[in-house]
Amino acid sequence: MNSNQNIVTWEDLLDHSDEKSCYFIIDDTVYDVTELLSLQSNYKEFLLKNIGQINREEQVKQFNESLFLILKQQGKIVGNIEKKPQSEYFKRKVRFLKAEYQEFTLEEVQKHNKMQDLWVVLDQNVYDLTEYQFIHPGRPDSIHPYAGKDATEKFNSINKHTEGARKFRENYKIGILKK
Ligand code: HEM
Repeated sequence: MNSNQNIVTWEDLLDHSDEKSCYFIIDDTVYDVTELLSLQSNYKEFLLKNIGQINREEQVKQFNESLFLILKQQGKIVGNIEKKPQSEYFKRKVRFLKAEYQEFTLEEVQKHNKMQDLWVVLDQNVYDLTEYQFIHPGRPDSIHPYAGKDATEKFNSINKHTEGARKFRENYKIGILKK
């Protein structure tokens, strides 16, 4: 192993999860694949699709043996990924970055109707506001009555929900409402 013992945290990884700067994990080794992304566009989709997670050697080999060899032999190693599990915040951010959303039925959303587990529907999308409720500038109790419900009408009726607030809410999107 020529790893330099540098520990990369999941939080660090968030700053290196797009084409401008991209880290990719194989087993516990973190590679900087930014250059590879720009040089080898045929690997781009695979690399970006698998950011923010631990990829196993076998998976990468299976996708493309030469990509695996390039990384193993010439890859720029940044360090090792920390051993801690990913935070909910991290998982949400990565889903957002990958625009990877699950579909949920309204019945499923309705189960998440507690302060400790609080989802809402806004404009046909599903948001996990469990953490956000406590930093919501409009106070947590404005959100509580809508836990597990479609809050679109109320949300849209509030003038203070500006374009900025609408953009910001995307950080909490976890899925799309199943029709
Ligand atoms: C991620 C989603 C959300 C974001 C980013 C967001 C953001 C904001 C912001 C920026 C304000 C303005 C605070 C101020 O300037 O005083 C606000 C106020 C408010 N929000 Fe939200 N909000 C979200 C979800 C919700 C939901 C789901 C509800 C309830 C259905 C809600 C109800 C309110 C209320 C009642 C106010 C107070 C309005 C007032 O002070 O007159 N918000 N929210």
